[in-house]
Amino acid sequence: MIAHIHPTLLSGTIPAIASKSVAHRLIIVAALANGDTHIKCNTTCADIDATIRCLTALGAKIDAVDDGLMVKPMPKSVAFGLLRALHHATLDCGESGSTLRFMLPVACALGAEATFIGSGRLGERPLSPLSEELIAAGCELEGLGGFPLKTSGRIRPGRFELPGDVSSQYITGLLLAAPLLDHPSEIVVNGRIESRPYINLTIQAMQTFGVDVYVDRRTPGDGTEVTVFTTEDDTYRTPHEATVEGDWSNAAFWLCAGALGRLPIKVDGLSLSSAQGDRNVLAALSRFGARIGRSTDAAISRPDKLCGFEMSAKDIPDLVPIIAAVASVAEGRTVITDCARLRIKESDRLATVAKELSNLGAQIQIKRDALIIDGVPQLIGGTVDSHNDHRIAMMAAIAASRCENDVYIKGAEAVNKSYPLFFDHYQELGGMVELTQE
Ligand SMILES: O=C(O)C1=C[C@@H](OP(=O)(O)O)[C@@H](O)[C@H](O)C1
Ligand SMILES: C=C(OP(=O)(O)O)C(=O)O
Repeated sequence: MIAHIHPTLLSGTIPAIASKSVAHRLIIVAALANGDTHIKCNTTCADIDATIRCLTALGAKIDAVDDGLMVKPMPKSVAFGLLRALHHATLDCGESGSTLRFMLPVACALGAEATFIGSGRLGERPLSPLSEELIAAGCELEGLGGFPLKTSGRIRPGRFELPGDVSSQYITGLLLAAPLLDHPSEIVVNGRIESRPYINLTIQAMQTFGVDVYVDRRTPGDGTEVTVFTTEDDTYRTPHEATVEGDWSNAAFWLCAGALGRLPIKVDGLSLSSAQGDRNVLAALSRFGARIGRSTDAAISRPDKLCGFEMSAKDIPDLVPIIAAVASVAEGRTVITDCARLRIKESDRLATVAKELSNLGAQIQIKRDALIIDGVPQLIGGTVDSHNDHRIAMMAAIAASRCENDVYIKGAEAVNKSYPLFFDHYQELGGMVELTQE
């Protein structure tokens, strides 16, 4: 699909969609719990659907209800590791890295005999050293490095060791799986944990279902850091109802558009005290010079003179594309450091952010793991490719609001991965977009 955008400044109010990260976690623990859970979730997307599909393949029953989902957990026989004897499940993760990296340890902890499949770039995205840890703990993984990926056997409880700088999704996956094992387990993470707020979201979801995680961070004094997460062998106990809060990662696109416009943009339905790291989009916009407003459940951004600054992407990788778009028209230089993990997202996002913003007229270069952006007063416009990456398509659509000429986004359907309503909301905020088949 091509999105043809005629540049206009966006303004108005939009409701936040449901947080994809929170939804994955709550739906997974609900499917592993001791009773039914009503999950209030105002929207869905391809990635959340992938997690639902995988859990359904393992025997959970998940039905759409008016305001979200009703999750009936997997039968006890599955949760006690008898799935193997029952049937062989196929788990289609679509393009969702979270789904694969959360469900693989869960399937291994259940002792499921399962085949994982997926699409897009997912098969190329790393699973190592999570996969080695699962094998060392007693699972067989066949077909690593692509799909189909088959798992059999059941992991033993004990000590799992991971580095902190590849993907926090590995740590989340093992945390979600650990209570399913017969004895307490320890997840030892070496080095500073990047994307750390996502682990807090995991711990929060587990706590909502009655399981505590103990965290011990040790800094021996030689500059190293080790964090030990300890979980009991425990039962996820349903709270009967749980709510998926608003998504800061996607709200960030509108809040940045507000800073780039003439009139404010307000996003309703966001928790200002959320554990989502991407809530820091507000801090980033303040540092650019935009004016930020906060109320109990909404955030507002207003335009002002924007100036570049230096920031680290260690804990907020998903904000980089849209922050880079703002930086493209902020006065002076913006440097975004610690972007290495962007290379292993839906596209090589370090390359695609630089390439596609350059196509629109931005001055942007990659230096090692950093993006260096020298702001220009206005972008030019032209044709960009989403590289099948939702955040690149949405970045280009927001950057288009500050282009002189029309913008054509190829592969615009990529937004369905996290935000199928994106172009509807774009129009609601005054954007002029025409969608046509390629
Ligand atoms: O746990 C999660 O929900 C996520 C963790 C992050 O990945 P990494 O930890 O691999 O950076 C983030 O980029 C991804 O979109 C969602
Ligand atoms: C990287 C992302 O998701 P995932 O890793 O779950 O595919 C994302 O949503 O930007």
